[in-house]
Amino acid sequence: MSEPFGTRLRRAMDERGPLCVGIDPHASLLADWGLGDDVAGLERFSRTVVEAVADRVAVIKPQSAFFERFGSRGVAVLERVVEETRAAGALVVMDAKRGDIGSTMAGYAEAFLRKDAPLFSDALTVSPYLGYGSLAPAVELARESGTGLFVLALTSNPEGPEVQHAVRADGRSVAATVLAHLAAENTGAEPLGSFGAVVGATVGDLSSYDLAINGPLLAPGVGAQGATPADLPAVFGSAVGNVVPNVSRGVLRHGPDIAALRAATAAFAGEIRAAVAGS
Ligand SMILES: O=C(O)c1cc(=O)[nH]c(=O)n1[C@@H]1O[C@H](COP(=O)(O)O)[C@@H](O)[C@H]1O
Repeated sequence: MSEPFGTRLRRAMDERGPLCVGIDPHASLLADWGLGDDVAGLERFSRTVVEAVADRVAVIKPQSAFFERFGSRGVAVLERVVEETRAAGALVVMDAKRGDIGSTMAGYAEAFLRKDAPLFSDALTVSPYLGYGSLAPAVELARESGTGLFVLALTSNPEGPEVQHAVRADGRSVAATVLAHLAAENTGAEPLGSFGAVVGATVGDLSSYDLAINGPLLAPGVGAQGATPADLPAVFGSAVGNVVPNVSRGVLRHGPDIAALRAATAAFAGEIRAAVAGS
């Protein structure tokens, strides 16, 4: 059986630090880089980011939306990004935020978590808002293939709370329920479970939530959305050691110069290391 994602992630975080760099080829960034808003521009952009940082960060998170926008040729670029990233030693978290009824979810799981799939990734972002149980086929395949999931719990966008903070009949919020399911998935896993939560670095006070899920916490929102590495200890408290902070535009805006992309990545990585160490 393959080594579980959580084990591989913990090792990568220990060796390279916890930073995740997101590859989000927005049309505006392609223009800023002097590239066309076309497949050639997409390919140049994303492969430049891989060349600049995939040999030094623990995780790369390609945002599938910006590749899918170009149809099958964009998806072909995404396949190469996945392959080159893994070859450079970083783990790939595919940000496709899939979620559907269980029988269809099985198809999405096959697309990203089955070993011989063209988009086989180390982990996939998924939405539990068709009911956590609808994700069961993805959980099952992830266990088999040594991959992981990042399940949306408390997202960084301002619209999230209307769903995620909703309180159920038993008095527990929807997001707390998602976190409890993840803690159950990760029971007994060492050194870290493979079933993570997405918890935005922008969400503010989390003291009423139990983040001790024995799994990773993917934290987007650092950089362009306003959170800083220094905010992480206050937001995540004693769970900060399991946080994988994602920075996309905060790094990408420094391209296309490879040295500048590396310098921005190193600056975020250093600030994150200092914030986590000082907490
Ligand atoms: O799952 C995610 O990664 C995600 C969840 C969330 O709550 N908020 C959020 O911003 N994201 C993603 O994280 C990235 C953030 O990008 P920047 O704001 O440019 O750093 C984008 O790819 C978003 O789709």
